[in-house]
Order: sequence, then structure tokens, then C-alpha cells
Amino acid sequence: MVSDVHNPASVIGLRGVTRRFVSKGAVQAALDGVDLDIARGEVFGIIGPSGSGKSTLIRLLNRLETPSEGRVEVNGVDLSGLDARALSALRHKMGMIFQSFGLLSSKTALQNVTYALELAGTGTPASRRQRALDLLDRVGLSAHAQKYPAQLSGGQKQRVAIARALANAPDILLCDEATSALDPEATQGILTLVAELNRELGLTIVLVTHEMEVVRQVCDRVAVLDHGRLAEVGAVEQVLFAPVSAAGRALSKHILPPPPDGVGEGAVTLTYFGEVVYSDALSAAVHGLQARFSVLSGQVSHLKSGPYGHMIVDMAGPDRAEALARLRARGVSVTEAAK
Ligand SMILES: Nc1ncnc2c1ncn2[C@@H]1O[C@H](COP(=O)(O)OP(=O)(O)OP(=O)(O)O)[C@@H](O)[C@H]1O
Repeated sequence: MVSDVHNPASVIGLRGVTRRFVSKGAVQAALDGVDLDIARGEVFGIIGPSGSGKSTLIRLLNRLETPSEGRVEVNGVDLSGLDARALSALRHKMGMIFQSFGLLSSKTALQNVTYALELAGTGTPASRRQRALDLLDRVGLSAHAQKYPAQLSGGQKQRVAIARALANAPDILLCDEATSALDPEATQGILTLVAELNRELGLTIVLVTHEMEVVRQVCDRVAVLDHGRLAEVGAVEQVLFAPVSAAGRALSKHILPPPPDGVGEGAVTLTYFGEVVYSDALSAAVHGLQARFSVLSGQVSHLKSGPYGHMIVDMAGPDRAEALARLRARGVSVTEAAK
């Protein structure tokens, strides 16, 4: 079974966590022996297909769920030992946002945020109002403070939920499918905001998603869940470009280019990570060889850690295999069309 190495900078640790549920008389492990460390200040993705245990995992982090076996630690403290007061303090320091926003429909955006401060017993009515206005301003919603949730778009509602989650200055933000109900433009806005909050406030962000595209854009590391087990965990580029599990391969397929089948016999897809200058790499690969190339298409995208690109290239000539070997030696992944 995969296990994340213990990291002394860990702010969240799962130690042999199993969570079983009884459903229709049968016992099922939603999570099965998961070991994981999440470091302070990172954006950590949890990805996996439907039913793989993602929501159960994130809900264990603020004790909305409890493990059947093993333990969950936050800042080295085992959550199972917390009394009601300590648990409440922990939850104030851990903001959470959801797919369904969870706003109170009878309260305005401003009141939704001040309410979180009231519940925590923080400040005076005036100071709470000012903090809530500042937070709504930070998430780009100053003009909408007096609106009710029903008067806001999905992306705006999620921004209110983020302002509310930040009200008590948490160290950790938990995001459970926070963009799944949003259109692509609103998704983009929320992901940009999440990345800014991580950078500006040093927030540790744990983000559950079923979309590798979300992981690609904002995460530093990602854990892949498969039937409740940790299939693999690593830097996003590692899981994306060199997945070691079947579940990891299935997920990365969605954002990697398809093999160049049908494009032509000599066509290959080249994928690279980092600042490889393609024209240089290709020219160097064929230099002095009887091989020539023509670029059929190309695209550059970005991970949090840097750019990556892929292109479809027609490579021909007697030394074609040698030219492709040179590209591989430079760290370029080469996929040939199926014969
Ligand atoms: N309260 C519960 N009672 C019974 N079974 C549960 C409960 N919560 C989760 N499960 C089961 O545990 C498994 C994992 O569920 P979980 O919601 O954690 O998965 P998920 O990866 O978040 O799925 P999705 O992407 O569909 O939300 C599923 O088979 C689910 O039916």
C-alpha cells in the first residue's frame, strides 16, 4: 500500500486511517489504511473517481467524520482527544467551503460573514462589520455586500463562502469540490482567488476534486484515491507526467494530449515539463542525423510549478529512432502512434 513519507513540517497527518460505514447491512471501507502528510503552506489536492473516499477524507480533517481506525493529527494533535471547546477552536481555525456553498439564504452576504465572527465570539458589532466588509472587498464582492444569496451568481456565492471561511483568520482552508457547480469562467475566478490566498496569507489549502484540471492549475502536490486507498501521492508534475498507479494514469489521461493516432505514420506526441525551448530541443535532436521534423500542432499550459507543453511532430528519415532517443534523453516524453 502507498504511504506518504512522514514530513516534520506536516500540519495535517493521517496515520493508518480507515473509515468504515455500514450500508444496507454491509460494511464498506470508504477509506482504508491511509497515511498522509500535508505540509504547512501547500495547496494539496485529493483526487479520485466518484466514491473513492475524497469527501470522507476531507471531513475527517475537521472531525465532521471520525476514523474507525488510525488517527488524524492537526499540528501534531490527535483530533480524537479534543473536547467540545477545543474542537470548536480547531474548526474556527479551519475554514471550509463546499460545492453547495452552504450560505444562509435569509442573511445578506455581509450578514453571512459577520455571523461566522459572532459564532466565534469575536470583536464588537462594529469591528465584525468592518472585518466582514474588508473580507468581501478581498474576494471582489464589495458591491454585493447587501445582496441575499438568491441574488448572487454561483461564483459570487462561492466568494461569499470564502470570505466567511476566512472570517476567523484560519491557517487551513478545506475546499470540497468548491468549483464543481460552477461554469468554466467562475471556476477560473475561484481557482485564481484560492491561489492568491495561498500566496498572500500562507494558508494551507486542502482541495478535493474529481478534475485533474483543477489540480493542474493550483496544487503543489496531489494524492490519488482509489476505492478508499491511497493509490499514489506526489508533486503534480510527477503524478501528471509519470503516474505510477492505474488510477493516476486514468486521471492524467484527461489532460494529456491523445496519442497521435491517425495523424500520419511518423507522427509523435512530445510532452515536456519546464523551460525546454522546443525549437532548440528539436533542432538539437536532428542535428547531424538523417532525420527531419515538421511541427503539426503545439500547445503550452501551466502547472503551479511551471510551464509544460505538448506538440504533435512529424519525424521522418533513417535516423528517426536516434532523434527520438535524443529527445527522451532531454526529458521529453515521446508517444508514438499505435501501429
Ligand atoms: N455516511 C455514509 N454512510 C454510508 N456510506 C457512506 C457514507 N459516506 C460515504 N459513504 C460511502 O463511502 C464511499 C466513499 O464516499 P465519499 O463520499 O467519501 O466518496 P467521494 O470520492 O467523495 O465521492 P463523490 O466524488 O461522488 O462525492 C462511497 O461508497 C459512499 O457511498
